[in-house]
Amino acid sequence: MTIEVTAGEPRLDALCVLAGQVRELMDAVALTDVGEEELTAVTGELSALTGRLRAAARTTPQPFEVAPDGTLRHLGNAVTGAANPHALPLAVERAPGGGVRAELVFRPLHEGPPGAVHGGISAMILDHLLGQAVAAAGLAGMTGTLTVRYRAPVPYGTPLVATAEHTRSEGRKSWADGRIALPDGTPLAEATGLFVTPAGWLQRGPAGQ
Ligand SMILES: CCCCCCCC/C=C\CCCCCCCC(=O)SCCNC(=O)CCNC(=O)[C@H](O)C(C)(C)COP(=O)(O)OP(=O)(O)OC[C@H]1O[C@@H](n2cnc3c(N)ncnc32)[C@H](O)[C@@H]1OP(=O)(O)O
Repeated sequence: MTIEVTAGEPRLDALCVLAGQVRELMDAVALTDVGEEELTAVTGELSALTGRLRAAARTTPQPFEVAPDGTLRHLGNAVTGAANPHALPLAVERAPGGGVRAELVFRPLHEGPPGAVHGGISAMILDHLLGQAVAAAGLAGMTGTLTVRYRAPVPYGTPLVATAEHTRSEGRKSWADGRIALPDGTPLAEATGLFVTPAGWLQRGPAGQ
C-alpha cells in the first residue's frame, strides 16, 4: 500500500467529472424506457467511448493520496472515491459527538427488493463507515467480520444519515458500531464489525513506510 502526494490535479479533476457523468449514465440506464432501436444506437456510441478510454489504462491500484488540502483520500475507493463511478461517492466527516457520519441518498441503481436498497449495498456502506470510524480513532485496519441487522427496508431517493463509532480495542483488534438511519434517527440497518490492523502496518505503517 502506498500513499502518494498528488500531482496533476487538473487531470484528476477531469477524471472525477467523467466519473460523475458515468454515474448519471448508470442512473439513466437503470431507469430508461426508450425503445429497442435507441438502446442499440446508444450501445454503439458507448462502445466507441469505452474504446477511447481503454486507449491508455493503468495497471496498478489507485493509491491513497495526500490531497492538496492535506487530507488523505482514495479516489478509486468503491464507496468514497470521486474517480470511481461505482461510488456514491460517500463524503464522510467527523461527527460532532465523536465517530464519523455521512449524509447519503441511494439511487434506483442500488435497487434490491423493488423500491428498496439492496442489502449488500447497505452492508458495503456500513463496512466502510465502521472502518473509517476505527481509522479516525487511529487504529486503521482491514474488516475481519461484519454483522448487519436489517430493521426496515432502506429507501432510495430520500435523504438518509449514516453514523459509526469505534467502541473498543484489544491488541490489533478493534470493534465499531454503525447504522443507516432516517434523518430523525430511526435506524434502518445496524452493523457491528471487527477490524484487524495487519501486523505489517504496525511495523511499517499503512503507507508502507
Ligand atoms: C483499507 C484501510 C486503509 C487504511 C489506511 C489509513 C487511512 C484510513 C482512511 C480510511 C479508512 C478506510 C476504511 C475502509 C473500511 C473498509 C475495509 C475493507 O473493506 S477491507 C476488505 C475486506 N477485508 C479483507 O480483505 C481482510 C482480509 N483478511 C486479512 O487481510 C487478514 O485475515 C487480517 C488482516 C484480517 C488478519 O490477518 P493477520 O495475519 O493480521 O491477523 P492474525 O495474526 O491472524 O490475527 C490477529 C488477531 O485477529 C483475529 N482475527 C483475524 N482475522 C479475524 C477475522 N476475520 N475474524 C475474527 N477475528 C480475526 C485473530 O484471531 C487474532 O486474534 P487474537 O490476537 O488471537 O485474539
